[in-house]
Amino acid sequence: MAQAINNWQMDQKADPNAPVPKTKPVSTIRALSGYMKEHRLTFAAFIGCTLIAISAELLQPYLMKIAIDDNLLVGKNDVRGLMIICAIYFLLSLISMVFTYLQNNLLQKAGQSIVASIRKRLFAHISKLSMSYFDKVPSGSLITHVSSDTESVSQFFNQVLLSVFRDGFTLIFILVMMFQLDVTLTLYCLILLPIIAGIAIAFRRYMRHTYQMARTRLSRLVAFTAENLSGMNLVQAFHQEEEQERQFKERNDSYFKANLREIRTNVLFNRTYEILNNLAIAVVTWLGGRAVLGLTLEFGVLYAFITYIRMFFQPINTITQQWNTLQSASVAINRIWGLLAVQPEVTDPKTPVRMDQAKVQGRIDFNRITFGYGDGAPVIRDLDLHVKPGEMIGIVGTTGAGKSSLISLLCRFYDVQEGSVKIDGVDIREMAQSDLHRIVGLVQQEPYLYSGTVLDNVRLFNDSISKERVIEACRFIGADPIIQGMSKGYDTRLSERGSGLSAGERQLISFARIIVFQPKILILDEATANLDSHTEQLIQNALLLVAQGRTTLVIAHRLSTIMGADRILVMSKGQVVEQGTHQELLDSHGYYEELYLHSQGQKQKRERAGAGLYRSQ
Ligand SMILES: Nc1ncnc2c1ncn2[C@@H]1O[C@H](COP(=O)(O)OP(=O)(O)OP(=O)(O)O)[C@@H](O)[C@H]1O
Repeated sequence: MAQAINNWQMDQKADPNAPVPKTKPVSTIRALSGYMKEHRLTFAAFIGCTLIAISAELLQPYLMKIAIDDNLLVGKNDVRGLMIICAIYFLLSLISMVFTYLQNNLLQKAGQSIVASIRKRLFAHISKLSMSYFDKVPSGSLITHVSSDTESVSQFFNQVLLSVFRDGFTLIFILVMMFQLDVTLTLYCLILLPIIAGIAIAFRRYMRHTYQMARTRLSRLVAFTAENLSGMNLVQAFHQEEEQERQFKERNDSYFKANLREIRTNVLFNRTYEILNNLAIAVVTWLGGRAVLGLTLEFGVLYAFITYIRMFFQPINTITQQWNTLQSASVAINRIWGLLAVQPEVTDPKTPVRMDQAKVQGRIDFNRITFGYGDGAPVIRDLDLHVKPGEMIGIVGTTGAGKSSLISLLCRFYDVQEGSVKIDGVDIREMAQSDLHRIVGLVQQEPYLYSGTVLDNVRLFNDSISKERVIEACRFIGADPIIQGMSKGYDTRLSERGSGLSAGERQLISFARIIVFQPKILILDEATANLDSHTEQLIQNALLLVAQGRTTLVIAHRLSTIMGADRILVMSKGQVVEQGTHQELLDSHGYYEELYLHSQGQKQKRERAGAGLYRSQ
């Protein structure tokens, strides 16, 4: 139920053309290739800039070799030639800097816009999933998908792709230059390659394990934090702070340990690498130095060679370091694509029956419906209920009787397992959900308010609805004086979920939404919170006004709300056990009468206690 208004809004906001994945991706590149194709020109420009930047940078040691061997050591005293070499050296630095800047910018532009599209697609997809999915998956883990998982994809572009191209080209370029300078020395250096590869592979395997462990523990921590924040009022009300802190500490410690292990492995890997690099330099200096002393190698060549060797190890190191990030991106992408592959259980038919909101009468038929959550036992059994257009129905019953489930079925948050739910004779499974949610309006027990102004909350950020219309709606239901009394009237910003407003005020704002959006059927899950008698009366009046000309179903927690209803249903164990008007039900001396007498007792108690206006935390 809590998602209803959100869904209502999503129907109006989500992008219906967002692409839907057809197959599960097997690799990061394959998963992203469709997106990357859209930016192929930018990627081509990125590769071009990378090649220019690297060439400029790697020509510098060769230039030094020319300066040493062809100028300094041959005693030419060619000052002009030396100046030209130095100028070219500086120019190469400038070229390298400019193209490195361009290369980074181009990659970021393409990468970030891909990540933004994935985020948008993910959000649109999640908002279309059925309630049965949200029953199973905690919201914290969905937040992780949208935030940290897409961030990992972003790192794939920032780090992995950048490194693969930049460092990959650098390696190839250096090898070419080294072979060009001295084949024997290069071959000696290459002997080290299998050792480097062996060490890198061993570390990779280990790092993959430590990385996944850290990610899983981080997800648990984020999910726990998100759930705690959304339920903070409960945590405080039940003095669960210490217990929650203990659980948080446990998760935090376990993430800390996994993180530490990952960092230690990384450091060990880097240091081992450095030693190998120094070993290679020592070998080259020893072999090359002897050749220089024996006059079989020019000093400039040895200088350039040592410089290239230094440069050679760095990109290998960087590329292998990207393994971590690639792993993270790959895990994240698989999770994102896994989520994108989840199909909503409740779907629109291929050719929906179009419903003209203005022409809908509001007749509702629950035709012998049976429904249970997941594989569980039915919570509604063979229920047959027919509601006339414009009728006002009150629904009461014990807790867990199936009242909210019945309403969820009318909103098509779930599909019935047997029977059918029809509006004006059309099975709601044959309608587009967007049409259905325009016909059926819902005021929840805990009305959901967005961070935004009162105005935004009434018109659900739909700017085509004028402020005047919103004010008119609020005046109609009697909420206008309350809103005018707020610091900035209709432009007062409401904090998250409307905290700071009373339950009654939040309900009034939801009523105003109904007047603005004009659904033909109204469902009201009445607030259970204690309202003072003035607010209760205000809500009562507003309800009668909102219900005018609409078929209205009210799940009542206070019988006073529905005493005037055309029909009252008493539900128990998924079935309607009594129905009739207030008086008829009292006269039949059944369960309703018991409820009524009980509520009268409660009312008197409340009046004696003089309960104040309930304010949410
Ligand atoms: N999302 C869900 N997943 C599984 N079972 C559920 C779910 N929602 C409700 N139920 C179960 O279905 C039964 C009917 O619940 P429902 O919320 O419809 O009752 P209700 O009459 O509205 O109760 P209340 O007055 O306490 O809100 C209960 O046994 C409840 O535990």
